[in-house]
Amino acid sequence: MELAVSDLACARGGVPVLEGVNFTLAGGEALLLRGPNGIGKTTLLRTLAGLQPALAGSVSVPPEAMAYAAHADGLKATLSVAENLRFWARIFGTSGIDAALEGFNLVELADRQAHNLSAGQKRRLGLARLLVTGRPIWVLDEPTVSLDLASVALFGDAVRRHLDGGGAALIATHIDLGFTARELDVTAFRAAPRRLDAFDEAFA
Ligand SMILES: Nc1ncnc2c1ncn2[C@@H]1O[C@H](COP(=O)(O)OP(=O)(O)OP(=O)(O)O)[C@@H](O)[C@H]1O
Repeated sequence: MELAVSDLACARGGVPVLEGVNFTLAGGEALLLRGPNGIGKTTLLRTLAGLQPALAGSVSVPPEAMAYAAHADGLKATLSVAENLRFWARIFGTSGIDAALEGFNLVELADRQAHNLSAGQKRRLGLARLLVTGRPIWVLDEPTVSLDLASVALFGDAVRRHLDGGGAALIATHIDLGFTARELDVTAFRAAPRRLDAFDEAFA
């Protein structure tokens, strides 16, 4: 499955941030989104994941083919680690959480309630959720925040396995993830400054 993004424009808070975004992402490939703070990486990922409408352009793959993981880990605080994963597996119609527990070093934490996890452990659980979605395209926003070096390596391994299985990953990150991948600096797509709901004197 190839993700093709064509002439996409997206806005945040009524202000266009990126326009004319073009790229493709094939199965087996990762693409790292680069660019300075505030340029619009999160906005682009949210738009691709279907959390907000695009201003213009097209995306060849529906949001249902994507698993989105953002700053908030989306965890159920009172459920245990294993219960969280089983919950998401049911939501996504998959079964089996062992690979997710093992892949993110969560086996010993399986019975701990999510609200008792450390920040890095919560992030590991949020990322382990990707493995139970069964979705081919991972859309990840700063996935390594709060992770120690060992956990960043676990994450890199999980991405590599996903790519080896024919999946794809689009990752906004400021750090070196320990694997080589194509990079796209979205600064090239910065939108011209204007507001969408600009005051129109003709109707005043
Ligand atoms: N609710 C909002 N209303 C107005 N502007 C917003 C809103 N949310 C975000 N923005 C602005 O939209 C722009 C794009 O933000 P976005 O979070 O997409 O950037 P980013 O590239 O992901 O940044 P970072 O690297 O810091 O995570 C920023 O200038 C930000 O201040």
